[in-house]
Amino acid sequence: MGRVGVLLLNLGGPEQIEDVRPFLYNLFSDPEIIRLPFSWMQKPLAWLISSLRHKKSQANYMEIGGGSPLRGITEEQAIALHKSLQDKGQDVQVYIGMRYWHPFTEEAIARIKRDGVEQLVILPLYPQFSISTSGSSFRLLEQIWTDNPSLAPQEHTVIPSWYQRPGYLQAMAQLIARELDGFENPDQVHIFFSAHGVPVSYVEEAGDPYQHEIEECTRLIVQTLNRPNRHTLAYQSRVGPVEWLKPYTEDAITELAAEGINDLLVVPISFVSEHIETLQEIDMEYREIAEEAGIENFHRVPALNTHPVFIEDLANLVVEAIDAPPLTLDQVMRPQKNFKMYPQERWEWGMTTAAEVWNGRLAMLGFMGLLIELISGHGPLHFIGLL
Ligand SMILES: C=CC1=C(C)c2cc3[nH]c(cc4nc(cc5[nH]c(cc1n2)c(C)c5CCC(=O)O)C(CCC(=O)O)=C4C)c(C)c3C=C
Ligand SMILES: [Fe+2]
Repeated sequence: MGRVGVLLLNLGGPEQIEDVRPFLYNLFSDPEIIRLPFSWMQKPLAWLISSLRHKKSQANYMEIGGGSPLRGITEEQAIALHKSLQDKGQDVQVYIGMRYWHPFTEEAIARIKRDGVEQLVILPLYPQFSISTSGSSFRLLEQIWTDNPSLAPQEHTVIPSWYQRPGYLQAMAQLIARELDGFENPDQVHIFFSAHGVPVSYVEEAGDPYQHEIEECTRLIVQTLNRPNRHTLAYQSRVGPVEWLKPYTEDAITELAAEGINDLLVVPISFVSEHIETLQEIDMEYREIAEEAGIENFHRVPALNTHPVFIEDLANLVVEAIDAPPLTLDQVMRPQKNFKMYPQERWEWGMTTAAEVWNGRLAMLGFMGLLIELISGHGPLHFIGLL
C-alpha cells in the first residue's frame, strides 16, 4: 500500500466572537442536529435559531476568552499523534476535518487528495458514537465522495468509536485519581460523570447507540479506577424544548447536594478536549448551582487533551486499523440508512399517528413562516428563493 493518512474528525468551534453566529448557522444547518420533515426548512430554521441564539452563546464564549480553544488543542493532538506514529516507525500524515468550523472536512479531503494519500484511517475524536457527532461527519464524508468520486482515497477504514481502549481508560483513571487525591478525604468524594446529552428520540427512535456507549464507558472507567467512591452519570448541555437524556446534570447535582454530598468531582466523558462545555458550563454554571445547593468542594477532572498515555493508545489504534481488514463508511452507516426515523416516513392511511404528526407539522410550518417574517421582514417564500 502507498501513502497512509489519518483523518481526525471533530466538531470545530468559533475562534473569535464574530464567528459564533456563522458557526451556529453551520451547526443548525446539519440535519443530524435538527431533524426536520422537509430539507428545504433546514437553512431558514438554522438562520432563525442562530439569529436568536448567538447573543447568549457569544456571552458564554466571552467568559472563556472570546472563542473556542478546540482548534488549537486538536492541532496539538494531531502533532502528538504524528510524533507517536513516527516513533512506532509509521510514516503517516495526520489531517484535521472539523464539522462546523475551520479547518472544514472539505478542506482536509482536498489536502488528502493533493498529498496522494491512498489508504485513509478515519478517526473521530469522540470516544463514543452518536448520530449527531461522528455519524454526522461520516455522512458528510460519504456525501463529499459521492459528489466527487475522484476525491476518495483508494481505500479507507473507519473507527466508529473507541471508548473501550485500554490507554484511554487508563489515562482517564489517572486523571481522576490525581484529582481525588487532592481532596482532604478522597474516599468520601462523589464522582460525577457528565456526558453531553442528546434528545431521547435519537436513542429510542433512531437507534443511536450513544447512551449505551456512554453507560458502558462509565462502567469501564470506574472499573479501571478501582476506588471505593460512589458515582453518578448525568447529561449536560441540552438545547431546545424536546426531552433529552436524563438525569440532567443540574438536577442530579442539586439532588446530591440535598443528600448531603459535600465533595463533588465532575468528570466530562464525551469529549477529549477542553471546550466551552467544560470551561464555561461545568466550571462556571454548574459550579454556581452546586455551591448554591451547599456543595463545598466542587472540582473537575481536566480533559485528556494531549495526555501521553491517551495519544500513544490512539497511535496503537491507528496502527491496528492500518493492518486490519477495512471497515467502510458504507458498512458503518448502512443500519441507519434503512431506518425510518419519523412516523410520517412510516405512512399508513387513516386517522393514524402519522396523520396527526403531519397536521402538527403543517401547523408548525405556518407558525414558523409567521415568525420568520416577523423577525426578518421577509416571508418564507423569500428564503426558499421564490420571491
Ligand atoms: C459528544 C459530544 C457532543 C454531542 C453528542 C453533541 C450533540 C449536540 N450538540 C448540540 C448543540 C450544540 N452543541 C454546541 C457545542 C458543542 N457540542 C459539542 C459536543 C457534542 N454535541 C462540543 C464539543 C461543543 C463545543 C465546541 C466549542 O466551541 O468548544 C453548541 C454551541 C455552543 C452553544 O451555543 O451552546 C450547540 C448549540 C445538539 C443540538 C446536539 C444533539 C442533537
Ligand atoms: Fe453539542
